[in-house]
Amino acid sequence: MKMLDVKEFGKRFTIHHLGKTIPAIEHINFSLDAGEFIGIIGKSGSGKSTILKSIYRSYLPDSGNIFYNSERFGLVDLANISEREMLYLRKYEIGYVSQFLNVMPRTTCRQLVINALLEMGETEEIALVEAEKALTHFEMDPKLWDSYPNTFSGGEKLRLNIAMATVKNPRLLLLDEPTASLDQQSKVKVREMIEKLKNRGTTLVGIFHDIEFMEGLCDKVYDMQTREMTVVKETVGNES
Ligand SMILES: Nc1ncnc2c1ncn2[C@@H]1O[C@H](COP(=O)(O)OP(=O)(O)OP(=O)(O)O)[C@@H](O)[C@H]1O
Repeated sequence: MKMLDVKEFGKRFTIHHLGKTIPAIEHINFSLDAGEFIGIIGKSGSGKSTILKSIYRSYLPDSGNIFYNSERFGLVDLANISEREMLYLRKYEIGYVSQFLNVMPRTTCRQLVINALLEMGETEEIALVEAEKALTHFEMDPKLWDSYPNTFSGGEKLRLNIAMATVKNPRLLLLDEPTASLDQQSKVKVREMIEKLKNRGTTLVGIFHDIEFMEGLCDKVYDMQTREMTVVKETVGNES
């Protein structure tokens, strides 16, 4: 059975001050099996983030369906699922990583990662150890562990986001430009993390600015321009 099946998905935005509704995207169709990694490519403004945000239900889809094969609820349509069920899925099954950090204020970096684990029902002891492991893995300077992340640089915020999402070992992970503001060394860490998650059987949907970064990682590529999905055997995007 498919893990994720996006069918005739579309999203419009109402621009209130202009009194206009504009279609951001329509007729999006792609699917992936459990454990697969799909990369979404397309030019700026083509709607890549809108798809990810709609899967995570930060945006409410306007048309079509987003079927997800949930461990807890079985097959659900993320376009129509209840708010309570969606909150459960965000807590236990679906992770989302972007460049932007949206977290509880006045909570330290370390505590945010610990909280992500406590939410999943881990004990305090395990949460503390796992949080430190994750922060170390993503090379977060220990001097920052007990600071509030509002003053962190873009790359530090991103690494914290990745640590918070991956410690939960989600079944489906959505990656919205997870390497955008990172240096080469940190990008390699993200790549290692993706490989590790793939080996654990995590299903991934990712947007990457840097298409070379996806080489050998993605199983499929969905092109926003052609609306076609390509099964990638070994390498991606050498033509550019
Ligand atoms: N909340 C919103 N309100 C109004 N318009 C929006 C909103 N979010 C996205 N859009 C519009 O929808 C279109 C798609 O945006 P989206 O961010 O999904 O594109 P993208 O392909 O991810 O772009 P980029 O590669 O530049 O991040 C754009 O025209 C954008 O202006």
